[in-house]
Amino acid sequence: MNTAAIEVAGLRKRFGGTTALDGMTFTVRPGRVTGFAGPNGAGKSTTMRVIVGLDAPDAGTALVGGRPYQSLRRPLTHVGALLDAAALQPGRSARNHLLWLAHSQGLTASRVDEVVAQSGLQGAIRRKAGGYSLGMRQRLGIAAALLGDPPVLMLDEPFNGMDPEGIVWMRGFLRSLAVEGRAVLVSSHLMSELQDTADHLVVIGRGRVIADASVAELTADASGGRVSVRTAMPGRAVEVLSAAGAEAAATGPGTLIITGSGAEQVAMLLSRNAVPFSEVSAHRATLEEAYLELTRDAVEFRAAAPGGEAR
Ligand SMILES: Nc1ncnc2c1ncn2[C@@H]1O[C@H](COP(=O)(O)OP(=O)(O)OP(=O)(O)O)[C@@H](O)[C@H]1O
Repeated sequence: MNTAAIEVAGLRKRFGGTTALDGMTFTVRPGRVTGFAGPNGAGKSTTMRVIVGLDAPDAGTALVGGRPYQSLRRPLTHVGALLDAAALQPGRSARNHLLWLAHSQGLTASRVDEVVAQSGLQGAIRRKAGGYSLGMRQRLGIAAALLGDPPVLMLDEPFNGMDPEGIVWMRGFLRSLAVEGRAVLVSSHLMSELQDTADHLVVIGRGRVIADASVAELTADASGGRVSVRTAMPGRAVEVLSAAGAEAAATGPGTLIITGSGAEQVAMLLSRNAVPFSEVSAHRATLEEAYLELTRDAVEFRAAAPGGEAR
């Protein structure tokens, strides 16, 4: 169960003068959702395209279930990929699109009905795919990726264009695929989408891996021993804590983040000085904070801050 479902090693790829992949190396394991994150242009789509043989790397290897994609017979039964939800024949009904794909791989029409039900498209399946919203196209892409009941799924920005209800559905759906034992690689540049979905995160920047760790490890590292405080007297709390040598910074109305002192010490100082508080707890960084810290130096395009220079 612990073998690598996708294994990418030393991938390099240039497009003219642009280095898209610069030694990309990571593995994706079964039974978990692996988030694949990085700033615009980091190389997420190119890596995924190389894995399924749509782009040829200049160097390095990409294996699915231990074999190069090109050597797989009936590849849809090995790996399902959603790479570009817009790539559809607009005049064809969604059902015919899936039937055509199924027949090309020796799969039955009843399998089409199963994946249509799984992806929640029953009501719209006879409509022309050209009239689908982006969210519906994502569902259709998921249905297509699932056709061959593959042990490996690779989805490029599947949350893109989905409404809040669709995002909640997608999160639960990706989790259920991992619980079934499948390896799920899902790219996104919105950490909020991955926060409650991914078990593991591969963060990339400028064509290479910056971090490859569990979501729990990444957020614990970014938490950095800080303490969150909620108080009706933030000014007084800052005074008391600063006098004791801790650093206190306001993060919102009535909320502070403290560095340089543990939670127990902070609670004791506030109590002793009669500063009321409703919460003192170890700060738990969001995945977004962890991600921003990791990718600070790897952002290719960053808007200039108002009145300042791009960092
Ligand atoms: N066919 C191509 N021709 C030229 N340059 C390309 C091509 N495909 C990708 N690139 C370049 O390679 C780099 C990596 O692009 P890629 O699409 O893989 O990044 P990404 O992480 O998926 O970005 P995004 O989050 O914006 O989708 C970028 O600089 C991009 O402009």
